[in-house]
Amino acid sequence: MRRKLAAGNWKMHGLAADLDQVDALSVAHPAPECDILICPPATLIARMAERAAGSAIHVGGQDCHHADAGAHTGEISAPMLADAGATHVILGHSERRADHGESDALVRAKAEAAHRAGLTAIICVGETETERDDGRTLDVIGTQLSGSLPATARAQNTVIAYEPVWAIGTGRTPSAEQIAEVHAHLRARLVELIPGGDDVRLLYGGSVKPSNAAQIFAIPNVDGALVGGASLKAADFSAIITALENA
Ligand SMILES: O=C(CO)COP(=O)(O)O
Repeated sequence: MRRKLAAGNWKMHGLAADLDQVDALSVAHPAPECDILICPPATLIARMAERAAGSAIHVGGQDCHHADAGAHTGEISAPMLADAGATHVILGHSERRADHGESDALVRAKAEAAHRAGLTAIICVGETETERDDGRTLDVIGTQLSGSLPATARAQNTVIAYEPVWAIGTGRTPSAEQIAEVHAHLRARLVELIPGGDDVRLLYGGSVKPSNAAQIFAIPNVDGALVGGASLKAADFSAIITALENA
């Protein structure tokens, strides 16, 4: 049985005052039926981990460097995230693939670094609108998955998030059939690629909101969500968590 996961990606949002969201969520979900994760900007990780101590809320990073330490100004390593209290790290988000030219090989090296540090890697894949229009979605996603997944990947340390680039922050979502098709493809590839691939959790991400969460969570092979905008307000994220608990 795969335990469900509601993950919030705050992206480049959040100041100290926003840590109150953690209190609201821990009060609303003292013993949740799913895992809850928030990935705030790096500046808030340590303080959020302190605030979340004793609650069911896990804290994660949004990226890490592939080296454990070194002369890399401005970068943050996986051991640093773990040291700050993070348990997870998002890797290969399409915003990093696009804005920082991250390749599958780099994402794989980062995932290896995350695993060395004892972190769970949430590896993101997703097609652009042009790739979908060209009928290349499954090819693109299959290539990203096999290229980004390290040999160290197991169900205990790896989560895959399917985030269609065209659905991120747009209010548009794929149809249930489209999500089901991609998640079934990811599941089949994971079973081929790693031992215990059937137990790896598959998240959907892209314009998940309280109003569409229950429909999305009813789709086969959807084990949770990676939520952007709607994770910034505790009330919205809480409604999504409740939908996941009830799925
Ligand atoms: O990119 C996302 C999460 O990583 C999705 O963002 P939105 O939920 O804002 O569309």
